[in-house]
Amino acid sequence: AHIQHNSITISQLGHHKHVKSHHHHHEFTPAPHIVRGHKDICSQEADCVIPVQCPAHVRDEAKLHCKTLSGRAGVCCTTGQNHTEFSSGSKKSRGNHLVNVDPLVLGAVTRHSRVELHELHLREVRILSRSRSAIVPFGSAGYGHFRNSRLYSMNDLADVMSIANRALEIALATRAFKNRQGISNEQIEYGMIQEDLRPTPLGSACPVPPVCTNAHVRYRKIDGSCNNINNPGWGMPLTPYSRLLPPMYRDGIWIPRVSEDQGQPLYSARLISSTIFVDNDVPNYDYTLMLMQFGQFLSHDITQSIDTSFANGSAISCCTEDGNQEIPHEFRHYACMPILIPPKDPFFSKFKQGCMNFVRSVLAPRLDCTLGYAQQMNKVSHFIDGSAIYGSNTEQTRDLRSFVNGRLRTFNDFGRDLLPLTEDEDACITTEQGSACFSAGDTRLNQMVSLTVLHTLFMREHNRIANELAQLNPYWKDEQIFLETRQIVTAELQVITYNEYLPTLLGENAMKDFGLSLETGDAYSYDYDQRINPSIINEFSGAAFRFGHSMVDGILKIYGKNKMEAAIDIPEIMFHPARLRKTEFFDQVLTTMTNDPIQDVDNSVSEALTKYMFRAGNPFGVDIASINIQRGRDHGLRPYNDYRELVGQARIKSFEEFGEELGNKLKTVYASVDDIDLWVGGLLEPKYGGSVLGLTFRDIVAEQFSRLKKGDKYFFENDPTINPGSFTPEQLTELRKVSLARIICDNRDGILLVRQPPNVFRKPGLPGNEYVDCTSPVIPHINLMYWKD
Ligand code: HEM
Ligand SMILES: [Ca+2]
Repeated sequence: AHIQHNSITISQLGHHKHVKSHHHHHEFTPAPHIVRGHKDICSQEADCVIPVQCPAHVRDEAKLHCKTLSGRAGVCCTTGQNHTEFSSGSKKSRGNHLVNVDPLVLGAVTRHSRVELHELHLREVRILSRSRSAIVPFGSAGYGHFRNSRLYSMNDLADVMSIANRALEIALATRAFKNRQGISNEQIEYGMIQEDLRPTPLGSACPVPPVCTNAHVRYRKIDGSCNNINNPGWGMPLTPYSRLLPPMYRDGIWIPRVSEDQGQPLYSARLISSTIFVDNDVPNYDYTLMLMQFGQFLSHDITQSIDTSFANGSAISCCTEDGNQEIPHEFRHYACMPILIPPKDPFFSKFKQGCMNFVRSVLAPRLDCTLGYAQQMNKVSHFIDGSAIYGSNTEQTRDLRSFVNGRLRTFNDFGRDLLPLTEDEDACITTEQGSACFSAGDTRLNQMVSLTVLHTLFMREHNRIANELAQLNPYWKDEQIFLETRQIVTAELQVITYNEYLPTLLGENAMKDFGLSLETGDAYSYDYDQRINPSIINEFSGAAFRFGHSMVDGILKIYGKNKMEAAIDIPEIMFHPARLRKTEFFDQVLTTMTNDPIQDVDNSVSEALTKYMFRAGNPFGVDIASINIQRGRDHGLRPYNDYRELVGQARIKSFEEFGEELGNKLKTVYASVDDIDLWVGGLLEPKYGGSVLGLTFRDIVAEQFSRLKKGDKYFFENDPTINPGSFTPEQLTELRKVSLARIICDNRDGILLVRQPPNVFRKPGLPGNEYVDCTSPVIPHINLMYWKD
């Protein structure tokens, strides 16, 4: 084999440097030509599936087109749904051969990567001790951004760091191995090095699989382990995201991609943001702000990536103290990937800002522990399991529980139950007298006051149910009440997600095509498929589900009895939820969420998020659009066109396909149509069918929620042979009545909020969604009598 003697050193990690020999074009078969009316043309081993379920690189060369059950155009897929890695049965994939691993080479590579890792740590210490600008200044917007990956405790930090370091060691070893053996980027992308590292010298870097003593435990584990008995680590916190397509890295491993044009660096994420995204007020009255706010709450249940930090947990700065420029490579942390702000920036130039901090996400080793491209870590349990309410590890859960009658701890503020105050002094922008900063299962809860409201709502719902169960079953002890209540609240979350939220967001067609609808009445579901990995998809968390940022309204309106009382700029309430202590505020926010319209999903993102996010009293903040674009590159997300093709759309050939105006703008910030970032392209697509989203985002989101349902043994409606914690048919009937409107009605303060539309995600007042009184049977209650022992 041809041995490449290139020398990408670790100091070059994380910045774009064009190395010609590394650039290659990714060939994909042309967009599908749809053949209609052939229902069973697929061969025996192949299933006819929706294109997104059968990634392009594993599709047959001579791709067969078919129709899915619902009549949509599909592809014959030999690898089965949800198999993004190439099929392990065959030894070849598109002319690429499996790589043999020589133990001697592996030994050398291991030593090499250990030394490199050690040097990195020494450098870290040096940077931290020498430079004043090594750490992000407290009180800056950059510090606010860093709070989004704040860890719960020193234990938590130690766990994340140790796993992240081991993953980095494997990535470094992969690079050394690739260079020695002359392996191609494609071989890495297709996962062609399958050697199990566990019995090798690198084995100490491998994750230790959880021990599952009993397959029939009634309650899901707090950390999501042992859900799938054959793959007990699937869905656990601190494990890697899965992917729809292999990543695109310049070196195939971890260095961010470059332009498909001539391998030059991509344009600055901030230039793209300031060119493409505007702040137009485009309300969409068909949907309420709850579609935005519940979306964020739900996303925090299933995904959180963590910015790399110094070993002591402090925030890495990649920009000089004045924010004027980036810190030179030699003097900055290896995880730095700062966003360069062009000198002519329409906003940040006013403040002489030339650099926006950005630090790359931490990695996690593959569960099967092989060499390969870097994989980012999901900090929280991947399942929809209420982890944002209860925490993703036992330490967090213990701190949140009162250990009395199954209840969660609360902060009783003049007779009202608010979330317990946090002891973390850094969690909010101020801890002054009379202010408040809360704690819950997810560390981002104080980021946005309406998010804090939802956390409070579900904490109250837990305690409401726990109280009822304790009365019904006086002999139950704290532990049993807690676990039963958590199981009910988790089911409620799933019912709201699949019965109300997703149909509103994705439309009925997607519900049908992806099998997302719940059963009805007292029926059990048999959709569970133990081959399906429920893990969060990197393209989902890194791009598609960030569509929500376009829905945010920069102004939170607060209504009194008859008129608007206040219009709050949302940067004012970011990591500053003190207003919740005002007696009427909780109900007022809920009223606004269930009445006011969302902002449409398009190329408009509020200035509150693109100029002032986390400003915390400063004249400027940070830009979520730039950060999303940069994060996509950090995570190796392929360009938008590849995902168009994945979902069965033709690739874009010219910028004008986005219309003349946008096309002209896009041209100035992308050298090739094949460079467009997924988050950008996905947002610019026209709405598809009955969805608020374009087709590409719709299908990625739908596929994710399909995996979360079919790959979760404990999904609430699974039958007793599948789900050891199954509900009785009578209980299922009750649970399916749940709505977010009912939960709001049952847990409001009741001063201002007395009526609700039955579906809080859709425009209130329309036929079928008229306001009713909270006591009305149109918003049914669940009858907990069926939980009496
Ligand atoms: C309410 C205002 C919101 C603010 C201020 C906000 C802010 C942020 C920030 C700072 C990040 C981390 C970005 C990074 O470093 O990569 C983030 C991530 C994310 N946001 Fe939002 N967001 C908001 C609303 C939403 C909504 C409505 C949704 C979805 C419906 C959403 C979905 C996501 C997702 C999926 C991520 C990635 C999470 C991860 O895996 O780390 N956000 N958001
Ligand atoms: Ca979770």
